[in-house]
Amino acid sequence: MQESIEKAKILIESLPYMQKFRNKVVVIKYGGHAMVDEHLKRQFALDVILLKQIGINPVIVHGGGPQINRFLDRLDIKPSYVEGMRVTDGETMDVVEMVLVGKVNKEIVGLINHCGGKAVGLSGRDGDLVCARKLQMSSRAKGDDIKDAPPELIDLGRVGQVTKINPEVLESLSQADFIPVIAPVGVGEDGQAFNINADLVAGAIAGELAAEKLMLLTDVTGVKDRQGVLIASLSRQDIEPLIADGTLTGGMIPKVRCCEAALARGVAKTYIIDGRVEHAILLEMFTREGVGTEIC
Ligand SMILES: Nc1ncnc2c1ncn2[C@@H]1O[C@H](COP(=O)(O)OP(=O)(O)O)[C@@H](O)[C@H]1O
Ligand SMILES: CC(=O)N[C@@H](CCC(=O)OP(=O)(O)O)C(=O)O
Repeated sequence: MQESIEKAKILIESLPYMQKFRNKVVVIKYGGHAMVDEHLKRQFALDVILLKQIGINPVIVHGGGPQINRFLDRLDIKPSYVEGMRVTDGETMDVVEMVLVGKVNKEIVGLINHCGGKAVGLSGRDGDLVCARKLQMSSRAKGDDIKDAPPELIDLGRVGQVTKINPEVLESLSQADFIPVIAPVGVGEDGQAFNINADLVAGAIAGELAAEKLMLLTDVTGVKDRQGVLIASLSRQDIEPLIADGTLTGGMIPKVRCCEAALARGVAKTYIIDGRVEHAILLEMFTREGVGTEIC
């Protein structure tokens, strides 16, 4: 009996959050590194279904970097990255789209539906949801700041940056009570595919939908300082100095930058959280303590 009473108390603790977030959009980025095992993937699917069931609108954007790398390895292609972005030639682009859209997306959709939800898979090419152009990255962004020399452009191939989000397809799905699951492949003006970092797609969609929350699920406890200690809260002004001094590297750079951009576009709260923790989404949404790093 006592155990049941404790469960009821936990439900009551989450009541104010349920009321606050009802009818709000929450964009959840499910990183490839957080898709650890079948048990955790199922917990993720159940969390998302529960949000939908209580009237919150989850929009899922997934990654799949490690899954792409496993496939490239089979083809003997070595991946290379600049600031967390995969250098993507034509052959790599084919693999990226095949793995993200054909495999990872369908697995997540299948899992949510199997667990009792109603999910629909999309890529950014569907309904021109994510329009993109070639990403222009200057060598200065990489730290090659040699005196007064003009920065050179680094060619990352088919890597895109988001130019526009067309949310109509998401609105239709939401009206029909579907949970959208989006692969981070964008469409260029020429109709060709662009490979876009999933964090950046999630941030852009969260901004366009003026989401209540943007949550990035990854494989670390959150943003850590140089001593490896978790930073519970990070302000926008802290981000560039932490990149410049090397505290934030690799895949963490697009994450913090997309949180920064989403906040600038009116997203209320952004979080980087540990997707390896069971029910990380529910802990973040419905408990006082929360988990991971809040970027505000
Ligand atoms: N300061 C930092 N705090 C935490 N993680 C960091 C930091 N700097 C770099 N990282 C790296 O960022 C990684 C997360 O980015 P990424 O590998 O792209 O994950 P995902 O696949 O979830 O998008 C972590 O595994 C960690 O190695
Ligand atoms: C341009 C670029 O880097 N695109 C990413 C897209 C997938 C992704 O972002 O996956 P994670 O979230 O699991 O890292 C890539 O090719 O790996």
